[in-house]
Amino acid sequence: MNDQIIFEDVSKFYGEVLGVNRVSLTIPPGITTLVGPNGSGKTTLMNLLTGLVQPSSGSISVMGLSSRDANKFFATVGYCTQFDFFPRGITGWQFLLDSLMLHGMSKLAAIQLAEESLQRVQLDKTAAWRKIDGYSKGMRQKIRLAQAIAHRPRVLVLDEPLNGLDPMARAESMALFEELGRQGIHLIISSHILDEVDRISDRVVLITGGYLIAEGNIHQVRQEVREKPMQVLVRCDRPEALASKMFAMNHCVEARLHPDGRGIFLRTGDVDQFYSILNDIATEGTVKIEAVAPADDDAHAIYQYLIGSEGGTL
Ligand SMILES: Nc1ncnc2c1ncn2[C@@H]1O[C@H](COP(=O)(O)OP(=O)(O)OP(=O)(O)O)[C@@H](O)[C@H]1O
Repeated sequence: MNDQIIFEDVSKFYGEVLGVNRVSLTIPPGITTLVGPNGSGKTTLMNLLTGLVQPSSGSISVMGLSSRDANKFFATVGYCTQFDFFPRGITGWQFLLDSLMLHGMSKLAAIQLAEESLQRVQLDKTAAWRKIDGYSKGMRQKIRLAQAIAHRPRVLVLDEPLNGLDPMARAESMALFEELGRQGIHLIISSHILDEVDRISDRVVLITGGYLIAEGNIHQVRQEVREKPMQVLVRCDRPEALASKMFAMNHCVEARLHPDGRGIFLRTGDVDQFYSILNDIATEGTVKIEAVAPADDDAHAIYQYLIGSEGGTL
């Protein structure tokens, strides 16, 4: 069975306004995070993927289905949009049952699936029986997530699911995403919380101004920008001495002392040469080197490299 999501040369224009332009992308199962500043086209990509909007040109195939095949799409995809809106006065339980019955389930099947999804998002049943109007932000997120996964979709799309959650609710959500990713579904998340992105994602898709600028495993993406200066943290006993040696050999373009004084961040344009010289210095023994690690092998740094800015609200 086809288990890929494939965008082929997809563009979406809203009248004159560009949503996304000429995106070609293949998404295998696992967790994929869309990263980009406000207005970069993440929601447009998600709306295209879930069949909510149709491409102006190009084609999209989700597990072998065309986005024009609305009924099958509806069954295959779960979508949690960024809109925190519920019918007034509805309970969490009723919200789940109604949406399952919209999928054509019998009441009995809907009850079973609703119970299962409540367990998966760890929302207890007494809370589900209460009106959503009285829920906390975290509980509202949970019930929306429960609704999106209740019909057991193979593709789950979550627009900014961590937005506004307190640290506890965020950690719980992340654990759930990891669990869903392990179960082999396609989980596509957009997030501004970049320090968390690389921890849970199998791959990232970087998008700006409607253009896809890089995609892949976060380390592969880092590789793509390898020619750009890279920052390395060297833990050692004499950071200043190390920096002056590195500058003297022309393999360092910037140095910044670690706040605790027991290490230095060095930026280099030639990582291989840099490591080779560092080895020589370690062997010499004039500086005692304790640890060396890339200091910016994360999405935020990569993003800055790629688009040369902080990227709006990132
Ligand atoms: N329905 C619409 N009508 C007109 N323009 C739209 C519409 N939806 C999105 N756009 C425009 O398309 C571009 C991409 O927007 P999109 O919402 O996809 O970005 P985003 O990355 O999800 O942003 P955000 O993080 O703010 O939600 C923006 O210029 C936006 O103004």
